[in-house]
Parts: sequence; structure tokens; C-alpha cells
Amino acid sequence: MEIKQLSEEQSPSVVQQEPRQLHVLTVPIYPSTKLTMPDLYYVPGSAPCRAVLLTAKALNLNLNLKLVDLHHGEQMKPEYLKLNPQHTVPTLVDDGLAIAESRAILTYLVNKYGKGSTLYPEDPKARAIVDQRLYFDIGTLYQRFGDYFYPQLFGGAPEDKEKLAKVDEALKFLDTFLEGQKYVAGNNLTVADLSLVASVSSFEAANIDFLKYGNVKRWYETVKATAPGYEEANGKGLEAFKGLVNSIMKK
Ligand SMILES: N[C@@H](CCC(=O)N[C@@H](CS)C(=O)NCC(=O)O)C(=O)O
Repeated sequence: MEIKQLSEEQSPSVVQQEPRQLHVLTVPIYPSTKLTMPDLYYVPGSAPCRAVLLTAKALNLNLNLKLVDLHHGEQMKPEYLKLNPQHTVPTLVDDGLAIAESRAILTYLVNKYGKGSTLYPEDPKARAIVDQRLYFDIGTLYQRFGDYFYPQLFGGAPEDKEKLAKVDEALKFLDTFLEGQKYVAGNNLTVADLSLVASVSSFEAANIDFLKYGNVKRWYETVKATAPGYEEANGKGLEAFKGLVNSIMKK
């Protein structure tokens, strides 16, 4: 895939940002023959984007970071929709492949750049557990968080206690998964932990008390201490998300 750069040369660091400009995709799409550093279209505060940054850190992989200004609708521009018709961040563009959905990006990155890594084990049974946790995150835990919190944050809706109870139930499930093991899919850090920690840390911004669950608390502290580059990859973006929440909820 050829992308015409409209801005100056990109930083190779996952933490350094670039001037906020979109890039024009030139059609037709075809596989590139040379290996290039993957581009990540992202927003720092976004939990799914933070999960990708955490995975890149864990793989010691550099990404070209490209900010997408959601508030001004950059994700709806035709050149972005060609990359990702769902108009969401994150979107990864790597050597002719444009891929959305953070959890698909995480597993792709390990498959491509971390062959043999315990971050996404190759053993079918071990991998099945990681996949289950990833689907639990997208389909239950983060889904319920979004159902509860985003109507309040972006729509000014009143708090719905029933929705909060569903979030709480999801946290109980997570607590059960963590019983007797260090990480969410066993005793190694995996992409499931990175996805889930990006989700769960966002609960801080909504004042949801997840630390009352003993296994979740222990796991949260463990992942914060052991996920490579945690502070840069998740901590900073989380602060940005909290800032956004405060600026909206204060109004
Ligand atoms: N399931 C998707 C969710 C992505 C998503 O909803 N991203 C939000 C930001 S956190 C977004 O891009 N919203 C803009 C839009 O939908 O237009 C993933 O994990 O990648």
C-alpha cells in the first residue's frame, strides 16, 4: 500500500507524536515489496489504542504514530475510510495491510513480529485461553463499560445503576479468571493482559471501584509493574482520557 505523506518524516518512536495530519491513500491498494515500519492511526486516550501501544512496547517494536482528530471528524475523511470503513481508531497499516479492531491488531503484531513469544502462545490450548479473554474483553467487559459510561460522557445521560451492575458482574468474572494465577491467561503476560489492562485502567476515569476485587487488584498492580513501558504506553494516554472526562463532566 502506498501512502502519500502529507506531513514531515514520522518519528520511529511509539511515544513521540507527530503533527496531526492525515495521509492520503493512493489507490489501487497493492502489497508493497519492501518492509516498512507499521503506521498506527490512533488517539492517546483511547483504550484500544493504548492496548496496541502496550503490545508494541512488549515486542520492542517501533510504530509510526499518526494522530487522528476524532473531535474534528478526521476519521470520516474518505482517505481514512479507505483504510478503515468502521472509522475507528486504532488502525494499523503494515506493508500493504490495513487492519482495524485492536485485538486483531495485537495478535497480528505478535504473529508477525514476535514469533514464538509467550505474549500470544502457539500451543492451541494456551492460545484458546488467550482468545477467550480477548473476546471476553471486547464482548463483555469493555462493552459493558461503554454501555454504562459513554452515554453519560458523550450524551449527558443520567447514571444507570443497572448498567453499572453489569459492569460489576464483568469485574467479578475477571476476578474469577484470575484465581490462583498471576496473569489473566496463566502465569505469563499475554496480549489478553495488555488488552484488559487498557480497558480496566479506563474504569479509573469513571470512578468504578475495581480494586475491591482482590485478584483484580493484585493483577492490576502486577501488570503495571511488569508490562514493558507501561507508563509510556498506557499511563500517559490514561491521563489524557481522564482529562477528557473531567473537561466534559465538569461542564
Ligand atoms: N472494538 C474497536 C473499538 C474502537 C473504537 O470504538 N474506537 C473509538 C475510540 S476509543 C473510535 O474510534 N471512535 C470514533 C468513531 O467511531 O467514529 C477496537 O477495539 O479497535
